[in-house]
Amino acid sequence: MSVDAPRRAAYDVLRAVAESDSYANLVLPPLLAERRISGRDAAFATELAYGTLRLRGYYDAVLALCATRPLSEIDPRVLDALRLGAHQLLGMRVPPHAGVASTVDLVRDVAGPGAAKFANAVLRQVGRADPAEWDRRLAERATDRLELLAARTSHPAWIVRALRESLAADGAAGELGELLTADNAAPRVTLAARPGLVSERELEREHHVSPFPGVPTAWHLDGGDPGRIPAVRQGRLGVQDAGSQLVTLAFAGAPVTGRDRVWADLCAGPGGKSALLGALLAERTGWADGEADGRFDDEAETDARPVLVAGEVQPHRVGLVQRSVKAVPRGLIDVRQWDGRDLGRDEPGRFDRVLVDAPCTGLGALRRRPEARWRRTPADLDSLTGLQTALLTSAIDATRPGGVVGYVTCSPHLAETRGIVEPVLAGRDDVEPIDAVEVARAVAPGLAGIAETDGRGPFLQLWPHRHGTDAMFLALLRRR
Ligand SMILES: C[S@@+](CC[C@H](N)C(=O)[O-])C[C@H]1O[C@@H](n2cnc3c(N)ncnc32)[C@H](O)[C@@H]1O
Repeated sequence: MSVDAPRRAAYDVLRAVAESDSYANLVLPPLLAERRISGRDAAFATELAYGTLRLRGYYDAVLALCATRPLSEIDPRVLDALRLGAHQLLGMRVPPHAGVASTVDLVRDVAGPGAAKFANAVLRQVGRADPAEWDRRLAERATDRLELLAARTSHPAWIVRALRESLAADGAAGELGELLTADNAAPRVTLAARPGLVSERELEREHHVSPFPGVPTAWHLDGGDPGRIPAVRQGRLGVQDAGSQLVTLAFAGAPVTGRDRVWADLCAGPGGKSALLGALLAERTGWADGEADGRFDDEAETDARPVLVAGEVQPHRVGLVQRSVKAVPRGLIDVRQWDGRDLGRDEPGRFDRVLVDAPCTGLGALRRRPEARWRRTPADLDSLTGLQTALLTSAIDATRPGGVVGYVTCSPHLAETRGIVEPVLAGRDDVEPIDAVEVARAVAPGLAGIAETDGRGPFLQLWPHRHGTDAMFLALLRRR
């Protein structure tokens, strides 16, 4: 084989993403292991695959200026190889001759000598200018400022428009460029120290782990595979974005009146928030392993014992929830398969707290999933928003007066955030907003950028460029 193993691996990942709708972060690690690619070669293949996927929009704009035919008429196998070549030339420190020659070899391998000649001509053009010069040439030809920003920062234009609107609604219209740039920086892995299950002292003894400033349960992993940490394997520590942790802590910290031990997580899979909530509930109620055995059997009161009912619609994801919560003291979490839209009808007014971590476009986590921005389309919103409204309505119905509902998305798109919550609030008189910004600031007073959220409530919108988290949204509602 004339192509080196790391480049071939990156190419195969791009093809798997294009042809079988695979997720790069699920395809690459097993492929590296199977081909015994490790160390610097594995790091090179990873940067090449993820960087190319993330910056595809920018490279396509540059390639369109260099190719003699429209990109839509280029063999997709050749186009993916050209994107890899462009990333080596413009996004990595690969010497130009190596970037061009290795890509031409790859194209010859997968599409024959004619295509290799074409690739050689295109990539030589790409290599003749540096990124600053390409920026200038893109600007020269642009007819629309937003389209230019989209090309430069490698985002689909509809996503740039949606992010601009959401920033404006959050009083931060001027921060669009910073947000788009933050989406292109691969984040460090963040861990959640599940309260009562892992101590600060144990974490301080771990190499490569340091506190994430401001969010009390969050820690950074400074390198390496989280799976090598025993506490992660045991479920006492979980891989979870700091923003996901913060919205969970804020949901659990919002004041309820009266009883506070019967909780539900309506959309639980794969179980990151359920594990954190379960650990919090155990800590708060003093629940320990085995307490279910007998202690509450004689209680006359229904729901005398604490419980977190964690439900998920997809059977295989129900299994993931069970795995995720395995370290939480036994008997506390009741994992179920359900359609969360039915809970309000089946168990009306039962719960003190109900969390809806709604299925959404995921536009707030683009930095974590290199290919996600190219997968989503505006049409996805049509099927999601009806479901989101139904889930929120069910959660409110399942909550008792004085209890709290948390509505969360890992998307800042207004159609999925305020666009869901505001009409539901306007349409019912048995629910009112709680200031989620205030609750979050009490839970995470040291978080970067949290002080500047002053007066922006009642909804909380986190941002990667400002808070160093995914762009999570949180609304807190009190049932009257
Ligand atoms: C954003 S994810 C939840 C993430 C989870 N809370 C965590 O922290 O790990 C949304 C989940 O909702 C599930 N879902 C979709 N429709 C649902 C429904 N009607 N009822 C319950 N769960 C649903 C999806 O399968 C998906 O697992």
